[in-house]
Amino acid sequence: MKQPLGVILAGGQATRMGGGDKGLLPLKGGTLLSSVIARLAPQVATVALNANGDPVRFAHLDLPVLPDSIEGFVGPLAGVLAGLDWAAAQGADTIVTAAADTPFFPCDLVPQLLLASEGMDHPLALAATPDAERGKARHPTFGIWPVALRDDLRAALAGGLRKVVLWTDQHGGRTAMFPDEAAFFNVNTPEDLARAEAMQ
Ligand SMILES: Nc1nc2c(ncn2[C@@H]2O[C@H](COP(=O)(O)OP(=O)(O)OP(=O)(O)O)[C@@H](O)[C@H]2O)c(=O)[nH]1
Repeated sequence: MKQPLGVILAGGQATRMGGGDKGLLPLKGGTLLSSVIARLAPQVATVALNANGDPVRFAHLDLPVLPDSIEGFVGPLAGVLAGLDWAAAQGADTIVTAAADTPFFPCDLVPQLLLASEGMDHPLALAATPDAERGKARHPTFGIWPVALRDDLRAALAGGLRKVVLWTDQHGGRTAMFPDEAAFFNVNTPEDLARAEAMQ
């Protein structure tokens, strides 16, 4: 199988941060996005950014910027669909997504997702970490997604589906377990950003 393409999910409204682009916030001498790019790029064939609005604000990153093809803010599945449409145009089979607000995700994200989805006709898996109450907590913005299911996803979104795990469960999606919950620490508020600055 060909190496997955990488898609960074940077859509959304960042209401808890007071609006704007969380990815462009400063972190450890760079930005949240530069941390995410540095982690994802070595694991995939090439990287694109899913974000809405004027792409000029990301010009310095020199990445393709993919807007949602669905009107309104309908959640991360819209970004996954934008990524799959882009990957189809590149002749790719799969994408791996990572969220722009999660700067410390595992450096073995892609190999573990590939392992978890081994043998599937259409590789589909989400990252997960151990959870005391539920056994595991899935991280719906970190996954491997097959281009072959993009029209199914488009139809599901048009029909009102918004919940990522509902769609992945419907398609036999698997999970890749990662031991460290802290790796998926995501920045939603100014307090989270201060905490991320102090981490690692
Ligand atoms: N493409 C796309 N991505 C989204 C959308 N809403 C959220 N996301 C992405 O989904 C992930 C989780 O986002 P959230 O933290 O739940 O939402 P947010 O808009 O970033 O922030 P809040 O408004 O504070 O909830 C992030 O990677 C976002 O970029 C959307 O409408 N479109």
